[in-house]
Amino acid sequence: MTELSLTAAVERLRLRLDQLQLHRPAFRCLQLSEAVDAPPLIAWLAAQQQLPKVYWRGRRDGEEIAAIGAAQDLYLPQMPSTERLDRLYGDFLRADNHEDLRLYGGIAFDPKQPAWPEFGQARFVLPRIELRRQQQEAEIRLTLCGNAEDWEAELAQARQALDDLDRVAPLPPLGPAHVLQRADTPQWPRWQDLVQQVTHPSFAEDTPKVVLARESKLQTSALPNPWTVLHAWQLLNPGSYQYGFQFAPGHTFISCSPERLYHRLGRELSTEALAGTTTRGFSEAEDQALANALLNDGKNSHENQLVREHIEQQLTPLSEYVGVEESPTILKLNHIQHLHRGIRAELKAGVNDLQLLQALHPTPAVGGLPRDPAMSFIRQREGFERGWYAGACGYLGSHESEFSVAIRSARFAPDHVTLYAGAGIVSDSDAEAEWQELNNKLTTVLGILNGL
Ligand SMILES: C=C(O[C@@H]1C=C(C(=O)O)C=C[C@H]1O)C(=O)O
Ligand SMILES: [Mg+2]
Repeated sequence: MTELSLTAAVERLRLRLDQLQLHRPAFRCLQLSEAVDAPPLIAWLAAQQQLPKVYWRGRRDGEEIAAIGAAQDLYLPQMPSTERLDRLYGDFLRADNHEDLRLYGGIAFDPKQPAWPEFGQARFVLPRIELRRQQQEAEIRLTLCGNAEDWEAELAQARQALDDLDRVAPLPPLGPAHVLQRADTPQWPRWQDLVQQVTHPSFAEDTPKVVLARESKLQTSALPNPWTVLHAWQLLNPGSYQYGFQFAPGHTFISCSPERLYHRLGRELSTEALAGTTTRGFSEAEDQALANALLNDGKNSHENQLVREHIEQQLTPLSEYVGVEESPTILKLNHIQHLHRGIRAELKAGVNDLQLLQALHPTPAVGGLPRDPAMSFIRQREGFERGWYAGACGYLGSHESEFSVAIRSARFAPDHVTLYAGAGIVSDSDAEAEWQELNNKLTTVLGILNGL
């Protein structure tokens, strides 16, 4: 395919819609695509008026996606029964669907906590218009989806979505968005108390890990544009996943997360245990010394080991084979470094993403171990609603799917921004060191919001 300018590609899609008017296709979903010389995707997305908006970028210069509108919007304000989920999942990813169709979205941390209204317990969209870039190659995709009787309406809506596209413009500048006020939940005294409860020998004996988190609600002098913040964040942590979802005006969730929940290509699964944290050094020598200390630290190794064991256990019944890196390595971010262990599996035939999500989410990197008592401790004591923080965000496709754990994330509401940070509490955790770990995890995004 020769590359067209975005305007020319959109014109071509219009002509192809006219042709479709004459030949009604037999299938339920249909995708038209054109190779395109795409503009910077985040800037393009920020300039659009149509909702929902989705941005996704894989780790280490992975695929980049910006998408708007919805050919399907699967919004689950409450988590349905497993049977209903099975049915929904089957309907959306039926074998007769195009292999390249993707549902982008996320699921909340805990289906038993009240959902964030705009995001629900889970929300996935099949975008109306999607720009996908892989290295230098980009495409625009237009999706139509519905039953035979919806065909005319679907064509009209697809045309309208093309007509409503806005021109790309530079990202709005960050501006002097200084943080004026900050309210933390829990606050330091309560944190001390919670860490003490989790590390108490009689509790830790049955529940060796609980990941406790804090929300920080910020009032800023001017509300920054979430896409500008995400862009600044991605420049500082290019090795992390970068994504954002906006389903309603004024409500956006963004994340720059180092953590993969899983990537699946056919039956090949790749996941990881990411847990255990230290800061970066000011010099190379100090940085290396901190990394070595992290690799040799008992508490941090324990945090990572518990995640690794759990993932291995959960994957075993679903897999022909599971392989784990025996020794952790260091994953370096802008302000912190983590312990990381890669995990691979070959899935048994017929294992689907719904089973994988149920098996893996939430991992003890963000929940705890065992899962149920750790989750109910968090639900009852932490004191705020996690919503999509520590949830799973990504895309579902029939051949390929990928999810990231939604940490290092921020929720933008019409008049404030909320940041989240958590730390794995194990028996030998120290409340003050873990509190400091929370602050370290916020350094990068707070710097951006303070215009540093
Ligand atoms: C829970 C978070 O991070 C998790 C906790 C870590 C830890 O305690 O060492 C490290 C990475 C993540 O698995 C977070 O950033 O909010
Ligand atoms: Mg930790």
